[in-house]
Amino acid sequence: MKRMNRLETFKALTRDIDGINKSLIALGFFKVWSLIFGLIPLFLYSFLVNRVLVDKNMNELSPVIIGYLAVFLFATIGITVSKRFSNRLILKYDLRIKNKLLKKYTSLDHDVYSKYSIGDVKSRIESDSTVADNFFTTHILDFIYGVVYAVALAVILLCYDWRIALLSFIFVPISFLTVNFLGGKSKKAKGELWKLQTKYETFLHSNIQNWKDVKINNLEDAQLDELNGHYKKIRPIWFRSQLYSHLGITYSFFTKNFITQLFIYFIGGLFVINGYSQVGVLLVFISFYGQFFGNIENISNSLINFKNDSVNIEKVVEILNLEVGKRPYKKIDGTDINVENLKFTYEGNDSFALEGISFSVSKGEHLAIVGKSGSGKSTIAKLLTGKIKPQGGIVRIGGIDIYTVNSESLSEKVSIVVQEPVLFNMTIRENLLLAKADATDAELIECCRRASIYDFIETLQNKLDTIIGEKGVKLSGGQRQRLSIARAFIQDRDIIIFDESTSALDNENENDIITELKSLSSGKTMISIAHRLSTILDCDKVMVLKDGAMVAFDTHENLRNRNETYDLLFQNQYVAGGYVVVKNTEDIKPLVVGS
Ligand SMILES: Nc1ncnc2c1ncn2[C@@H]1O[C@H](COP(=O)(O)OP(=O)(O)OP(=O)(O)O)[C@@H](O)[C@H]1O
Repeated sequence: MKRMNRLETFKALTRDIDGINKSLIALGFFKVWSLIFGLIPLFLYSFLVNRVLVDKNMNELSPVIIGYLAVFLFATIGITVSKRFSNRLILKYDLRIKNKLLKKYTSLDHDVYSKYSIGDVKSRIESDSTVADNFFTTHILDFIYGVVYAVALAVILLCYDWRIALLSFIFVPISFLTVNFLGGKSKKAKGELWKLQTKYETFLHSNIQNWKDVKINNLEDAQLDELNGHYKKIRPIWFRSQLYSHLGITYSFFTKNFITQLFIYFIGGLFVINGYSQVGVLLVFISFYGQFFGNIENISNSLINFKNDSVNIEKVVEILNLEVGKRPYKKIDGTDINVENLKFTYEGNDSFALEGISFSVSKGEHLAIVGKSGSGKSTIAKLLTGKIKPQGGIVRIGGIDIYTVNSESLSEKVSIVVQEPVLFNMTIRENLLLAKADATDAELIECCRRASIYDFIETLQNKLDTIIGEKGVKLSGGQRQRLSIARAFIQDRDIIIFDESTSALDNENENDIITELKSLSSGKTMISIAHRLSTILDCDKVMVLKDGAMVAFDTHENLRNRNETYDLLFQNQYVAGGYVVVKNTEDIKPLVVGS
């Protein structure tokens, strides 16, 4: 991809953001103000040296002092006001870009999320807006100011003594080359450091999130060893990156304060001795040159930093440029599901997670999907809800190809209840209302009853208004599942997919909910990814998956004792799962301890 320059990047990052240009003009005005009042002291200094000191004209000392005081006053006003404007501008930009990113992220299709590893939207917006803000302040505002200031100083230097100026400009390319060289080395070290730190932070994050499991499994020492391993790898690279950055600082200090000054003293001295210049001119020149060279260094650093930062900046631009709503909204009327020759491979995997899957589920039917762990059951659920897009094949609901319509069209038709439901740190009521904003209390209570969670809610002090903590942490796994099933009942979609959504329930609760599901199923199409095979006996059809392929699709009666994979699943579960092994499925019952 072609690298974008600053202007192109600026346009891309400020597109459709109103009110930025006006603030930029106001800021530009006060920046020029500060620049002018930053230059005047140099002229006053020149006046002081040449007219007052060299010409021994003490009468002109007081105008110089008054001039200095006036400039100080105006410069302070300029700096204060431009600071206020730049803070306002940056804040305004930060809010607008966050808003734009939020709108973009919430309207993107599901498959974009996995493609761009968007993950946690909140932290993604934070880091993207930081990248954009940083570009705006350092690579636009500071850079432009630095360039304008350096050009103004270069012109003044040339006007002052063009011969010394031209000779001293030799340090400009040297500075650019050196900063470029050290910057390149530092960038490489920082790149390595970033990779190692990302791994370390991921490790730390998962450790903190799962600290209970770490403690329960007595893994503290092993985790500490791993932490030390991360440190050992990070340490040398960190030292290397620090070394280059300190070399840069030392180089800058040395050239600015020693080499360039020595050079100008020497060359200037020769000019003065030979009568081409005067001591006063030289002193003023050195003072101007110090500022000029400082700016040149800032510009070289900014060029390098822009190169380093552009990888992240372009990622943000790419996200902002992503086409939203490419697929149109279309009302899906029918409820039949028709799947033809579905193929899907996860990014980075060599083998298919699913291949050659074809099946149909008619309106009102209940399909169970069974198979060993990793056989592809959840992948089918993700494909049917449009969360991922297949590399081959087609899924039609009500005759409409679901990958040609937007996610809104699909979510009106299909709801999914998953093993680990998404619950928010809000009240039970608010979590339920996410499914249907205008649901009445009577509706909420009815659905909670059907999901066997209402008795529990009744025991809580604040009933439906109880806050359930982050990710529903104040609830048990089974309670979280029942709440999410209640949410699906409230949503009342025509197609409901249950992806191991009763796995954390005890048999009694599971049976209650299954009974509810059955009563609910009239006219609805249901797909259950079964956790316990005892729950699928009444399903109209059973799909048996093995290593991503569909090995059978029939009724339970037809599969039992006839399909090897299905039989094996049955046997394994009822022996390992604490059930008595039976000849006839009607006899399946949990093994009661002590019986
Ligand atoms: N996000 C992912 N990235 C890469 N590979 C994945 C991803 N999700 C699943 N897979 C792989 O795809 C295959 C099918 O996974 P899937 O989750 O559909 O299986 P499953 O039958 O639902 O398993 P389980 O019963 O354990 O939940 C597995 O081999 C799995 O490793």
